[in-house]
Amino acid sequence: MVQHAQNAKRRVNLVNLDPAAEAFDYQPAIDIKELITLEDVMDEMDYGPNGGLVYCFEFLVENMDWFEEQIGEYEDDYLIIDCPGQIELYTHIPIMREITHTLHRIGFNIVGVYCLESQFVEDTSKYFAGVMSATSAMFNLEIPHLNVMTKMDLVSSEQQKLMDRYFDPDPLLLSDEASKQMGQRYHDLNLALARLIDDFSMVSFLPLNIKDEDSIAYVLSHADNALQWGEDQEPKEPEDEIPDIAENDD
Ligand SMILES: Nc1nc2c(ncn2[C@@H]2O[C@H](COP(=O)(O)OP(=O)(O)OP(=O)(O)O)[C@@H](O)[C@H]2O)c(=O)[nH]1
Repeated sequence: MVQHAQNAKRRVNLVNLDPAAEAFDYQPAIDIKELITLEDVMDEMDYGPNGGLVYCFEFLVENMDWFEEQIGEYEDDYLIIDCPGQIELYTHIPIMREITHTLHRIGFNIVGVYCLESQFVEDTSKYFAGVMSATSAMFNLEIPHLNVMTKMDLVSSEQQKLMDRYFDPDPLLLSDEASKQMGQRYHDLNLALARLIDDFSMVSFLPLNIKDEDSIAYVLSHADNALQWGEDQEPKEPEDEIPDIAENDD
């Protein structure tokens, strides 16, 4: 993607926001690991990987001046910000909202790109699960949003035909299929999910095959459109303090 954008004469930089990332194909311009690493947090605080990751992001939010200073150098560029895969960060706690709000405040337009691995989507029920978590992240972040089905180079041409129905989904067909896989008792639930997918037509996926230039260009052009759309939107203040469960007896 970086190569493709550079060929189109765009200045693109990578930002790593994953404190557990180990190896990079490209050197990131900004790396959260210079501020904090998951390994250090797990060692020093005796946290597990999920608690440790939340701690790293709380630490980042407390040190937003570090992030702002780093990112300020790239204010005229495109940034691809790689974030950790743990869904909790986007759905359960308002930390990512805080970060997107900061980016808006200092003048960046943002598009959230939710990546679902094609290998994960073996059947319609898993596709539904992916759609639900993508929708949850989309509602929580309230920024322009794209869903991308990644690793399409690993999908056989036979599977590809089956997957085409996820790129332009027909809700009735999908709910019938899911009910066949899961049993009729889930029919009404599957139908409700399929209608939700249909009502929010933005919950569809763009296929990405990194070995195919056209596919890369297609995803980047959608991202560009979403960024321009985002220009007209007023940024929303982040809401909700992180709830203090210990103090809530209910
Ligand atoms: N064939 C193929 N392999 C890929 C592609 N993208 C990533 N990989 C490989 O998949 C493995 C896991 O990488 P990712 O899926 O990017 O996962 P990650 O970003 O390390 O992990 P999370 O941050 O938890 O999502 C690595 O070995 C990558 O080289 C792709 O488009 N096609």
